[in-house]
Amino acid sequence: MEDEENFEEELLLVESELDDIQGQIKRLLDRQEELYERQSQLKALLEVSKVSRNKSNCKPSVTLEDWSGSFPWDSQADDTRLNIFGITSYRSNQREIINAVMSGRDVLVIMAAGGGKSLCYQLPAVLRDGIALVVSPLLSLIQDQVMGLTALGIPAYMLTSTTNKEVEKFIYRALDKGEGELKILYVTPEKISKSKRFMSKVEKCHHAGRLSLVAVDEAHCCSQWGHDFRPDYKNLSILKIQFPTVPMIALTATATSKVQTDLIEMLHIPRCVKFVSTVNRPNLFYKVYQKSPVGKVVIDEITNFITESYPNNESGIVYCFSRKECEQVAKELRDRGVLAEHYHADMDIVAREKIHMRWSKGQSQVIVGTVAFGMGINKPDVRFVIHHSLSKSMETYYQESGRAGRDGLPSECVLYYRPGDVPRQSSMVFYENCGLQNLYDIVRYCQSKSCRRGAFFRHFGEALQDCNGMCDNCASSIELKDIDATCHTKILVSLLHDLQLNDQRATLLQLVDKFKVKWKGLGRSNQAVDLKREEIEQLIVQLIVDRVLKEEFQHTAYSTNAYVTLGPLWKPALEGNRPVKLEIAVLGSQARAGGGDISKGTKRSRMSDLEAKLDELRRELSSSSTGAISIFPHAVLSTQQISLLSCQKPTTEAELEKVIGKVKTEKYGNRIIELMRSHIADPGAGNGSVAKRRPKKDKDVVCVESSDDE
Ligand SMILES: Nc1ncnc2c1ncn2[C@@H]1O[C@H](COP(=O)(O)OP(=O)(O)OP(=O)(O)O)[C@@H](O)[C@H]1O
Repeated sequence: MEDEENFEEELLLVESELDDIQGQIKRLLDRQEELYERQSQLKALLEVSKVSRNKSNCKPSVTLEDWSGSFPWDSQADDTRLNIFGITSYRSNQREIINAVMSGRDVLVIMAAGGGKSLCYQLPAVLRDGIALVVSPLLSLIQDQVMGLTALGIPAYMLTSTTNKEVEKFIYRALDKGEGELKILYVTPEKISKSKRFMSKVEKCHHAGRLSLVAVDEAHCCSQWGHDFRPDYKNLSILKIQFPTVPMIALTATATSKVQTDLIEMLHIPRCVKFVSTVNRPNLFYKVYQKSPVGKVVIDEITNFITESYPNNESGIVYCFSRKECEQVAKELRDRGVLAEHYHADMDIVAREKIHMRWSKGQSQVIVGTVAFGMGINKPDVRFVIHHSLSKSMETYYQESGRAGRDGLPSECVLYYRPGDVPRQSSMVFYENCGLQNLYDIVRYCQSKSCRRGAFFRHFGEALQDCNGMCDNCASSIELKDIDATCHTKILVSLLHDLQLNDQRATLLQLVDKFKVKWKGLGRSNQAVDLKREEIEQLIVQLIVDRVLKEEFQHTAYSTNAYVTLGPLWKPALEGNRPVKLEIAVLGSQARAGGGDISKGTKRSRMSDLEAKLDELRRELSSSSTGAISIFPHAVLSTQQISLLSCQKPTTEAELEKVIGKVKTEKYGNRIIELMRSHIADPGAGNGSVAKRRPKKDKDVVCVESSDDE
């Protein structure tokens, strides 16, 4: 009896402390969110302040090393750039990086895909006396680079498992005795960690003062916090220890500040000069489509997207979750007439090479690959990258989608998302370091209705930049509605609480079913808004990401199952003390389900006459408006905006502003109003179809259908 009282007393104490902790966790999470936001703002303010200080010629308070000034090798470097590499001018940061390496400093380069990282070590390698050692993770990457350099007349070689004995002898003689001509030597990290013979030859080369520099390409592979950790990269720490006086340049396209710190430490380059270029890829249009639960519908949508938007065999990649899925998707695309081939790690290397080669030469249009189709893809004119399934992190998505548009021309990155795909990914990544945290970041990106580009800036800790309407959320005029989901959340939490008491659990789909039964049971007494099945799924995933719920995993003989259970913040949610809002796109939810409506693929035959004219106008404006690069037509006017314009027919600036906003009205208002007025004066011109007119105040998307469709 006394024992029981003691237990009860302690239980009360524990529960009250748990309550307290939940409150603290919530406060900390809110604060973390605020700090991230402020971090971005401060970085932007700092940038603006630096620019204005430079403009007013004030002396900086801190003297930074100036790598853009004059250096003794300037004219030789310019000559090599132009006459050997055939490059007329440097891109942003290239000259500064080259100067830092030439000055003997260790350098860390973070430069977006296609930014021109290779020149940053290849040019100093040509200029400096001796042999440059380049570590690169993939054979295919190395082969490409060596072929390219040889074609330029630069003596470059690789020492890998595929190198023949003659060449190997030549390389060893060059390292050992300085015989023959060798300027750049590529190896894989395994060579450094596993071949004592090789390392002793490099040691000799160094002692003779003939090791000119060490470059570590794809340096993010050093960090286990990065998206592509390679254990052999860990052993590269030996390079700086053995060759402390040789400048090291580490290069990667992406590295969060955590990854940067990690790789600086691992490579032993604490005093390196850092060059961080923006992660922004202004030519990429990011969009997320709501993914149908029916597999065939998704394939139909992808097929339509490709055939309508890229009818001239423009190259693309479709990323899939598993090997099986990637074979199936490729087959179904072929069945629908798309020239697609699959690529994954289970295939033998010769077959993979052939497929890669056919795609590179334009003999096939699409590679349907797993993550294995990754580094080393340097085809510059990839016009679209489609993710058939969710990526496992923001970094992976940035890298994979970043294979589009390396030539700087407009390209599209589409991700098909449905909350039901989350458990599939989470059960694969939960055992990885920060695996779930990384996954939930990309889930946030998919569920968000704000700027997609902004999400990348925040993720990589960079100051916000203008998206210029180059993502679906910024380009479209989707109306958003905040639904109060506090009551729905309470029901979900109480269902899980009951299950927990009975030692039971539920998967995401089972939880949705249970919720629907419970909801129905509440009948008319329930005042809250009815949610569709996808919206309930969206809410559950949002609650997981917000830590009200959490995922738990159980291994079976064949797979790992993911269950939804109560998370650290379940109690305030159950008590209704934590208002929950679910953001729903009023127009977008319908539009996106159709897949591709925001894209160029909208069928003109489905358009009213006025819509067709507006479509012509947006294409014209997109190719002439912004000077440096042409922008996507839907960044000028989204499909929804065209529909609304054709319904409401605004003829004054004030009316127009209500449909397309102030910025676009300022930019394109005159032309649109001119078109509206002329159409009203002569509505019968063209094919004679007339859009159904709605009262101006009615912004309902139903009016997008033109009368000739009905
Ligand atoms: N200054 C320049 N002017 C014009 N073209 C350049 C310049 N620098 C590099 N390039 C070209 O840009 C393309 C991309 O360069 P590179 O392969 O070095 O990019 P990267 O930064 O290594 O990209 P990734 O991370 O995707 O491999 C190459 O075709 C290269 O020749």
